[in-house]
Amino acid sequence: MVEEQITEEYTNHVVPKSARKSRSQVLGSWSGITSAMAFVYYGALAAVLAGVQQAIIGLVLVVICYSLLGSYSVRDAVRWGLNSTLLSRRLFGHKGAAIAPLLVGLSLVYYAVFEGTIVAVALQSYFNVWDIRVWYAIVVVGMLPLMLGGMQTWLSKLNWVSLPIYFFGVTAAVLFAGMQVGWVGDWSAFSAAASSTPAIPGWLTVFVLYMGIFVLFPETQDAARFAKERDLKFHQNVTFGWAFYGVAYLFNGLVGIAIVGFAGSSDEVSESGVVQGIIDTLGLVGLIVIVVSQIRINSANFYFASVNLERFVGHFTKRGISRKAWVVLISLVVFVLMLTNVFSYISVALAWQAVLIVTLVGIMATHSALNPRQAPEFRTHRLKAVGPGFMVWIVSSGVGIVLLQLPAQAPVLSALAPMISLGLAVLLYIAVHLAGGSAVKERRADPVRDSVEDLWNVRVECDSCERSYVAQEMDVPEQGQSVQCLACQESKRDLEDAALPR
Ligand SMILES: O=c1cc[nH]c(=O)[nH]1
Repeated sequence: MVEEQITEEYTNHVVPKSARKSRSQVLGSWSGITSAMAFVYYGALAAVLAGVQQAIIGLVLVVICYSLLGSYSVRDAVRWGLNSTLLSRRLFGHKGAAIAPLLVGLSLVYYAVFEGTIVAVALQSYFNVWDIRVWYAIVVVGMLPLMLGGMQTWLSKLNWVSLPIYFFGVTAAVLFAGMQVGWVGDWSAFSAAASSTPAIPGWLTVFVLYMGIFVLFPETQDAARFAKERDLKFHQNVTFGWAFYGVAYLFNGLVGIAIVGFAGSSDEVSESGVVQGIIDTLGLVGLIVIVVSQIRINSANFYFASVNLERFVGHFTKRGISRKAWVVLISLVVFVLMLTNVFSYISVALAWQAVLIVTLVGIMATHSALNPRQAPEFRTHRLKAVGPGFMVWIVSSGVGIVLLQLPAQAPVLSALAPMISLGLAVLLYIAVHLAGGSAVKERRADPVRDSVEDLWNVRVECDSCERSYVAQEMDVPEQGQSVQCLACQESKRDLEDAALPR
């Protein structure tokens, strides 16, 4: 069982305390996220939208806000060994919670396409041969073997080895650009924003832009469930806290602004412009920096997309495919999506992601704040299929999506759509909670928990799949005598079914 979970990553189970990882392993695995080229690009984009000064103010506020939310996300995941889907069950119900892995999975497939496209653009621009579609295929096939590893086996090693290449590489790109072009730079790409009068203040535009990356909070939980409780403070401050966001958002954002400013050539910032800037200044070294950075971020994107999509499908069918098979399937989808020119709809994709995911995170954070000491219920038979949180998510995201479609009629409301959705989700969830709404069914006898003293160290065999898991996740279905693990509770796999050859 342990061996199977080394590749399956406890996707549909509680992570036992014996499987928790050291500080450096969790930090190493997660640190790959810092090298998303998307963050370098957002920095430049923020300055284009709001001017350099407002962009920096916005970035600092984003780092503060994300560090606080990151700290809450870590706490619940570490304490209970639960991923984002299992943590959201007490709000959305055991079927309604399927929206969490669906949104996270799709969002990360989008980012995998974005980051993969960046590598293809870099390779084409350096070698100056072949159609971009050939480079897309090379990138997808070439990266595939590196995308198969999980948090327990591979990500940490890969990221610790590649960290200096990413960090010193992008720093060198800025220094060389400054030396080549002159330290004064050419900031014309950002001047239009400074002289325009937008619907909302610049720093707020930047803040809303970064709400498109709220997916990092459920991702945080998917990674933090492997951490040890005694390392909680470290992970809240460093791995998933201010140190992480300081590098991921502020450092990368400033790098993006500086590369465009020192490049001094274009008056329009494009997604590939930042890549071009790095290749122009560092040549082959620049290409290596981009390829290594993108392997780091995409191994994270593929990992989190695969565990989430596997979990999503697990809500509806008894027999899913393995996590590694998901990685191969995602690679195919990524290749097809690359052909659609992902850069052409980036602002729409980000705005939709923002509205759909901030509401999810807002509801989860509100519940946690209202019930800081409550042990989360995640066992299938103790939850309604759909909980009130799901309805709150539908209404608050629906309002945001409608507002996004009305930029001409209601420019201010439309520009603030993710923020309005978030506020609505929080208020509606508080109202539902005060009215007594809950996804948890009425309490009934709890034979496993009542008979086992140490829920984390005692393993109980599942009568359906005949594997043993920590007592914490085991339960007896309403009218049954048999004990089931979490995965079998969800798939309703019964004893007869378990007897089928596997
Ligand atoms: O998880 C993330 C977030 C932003 N960009 C990525 O590539 N991945």
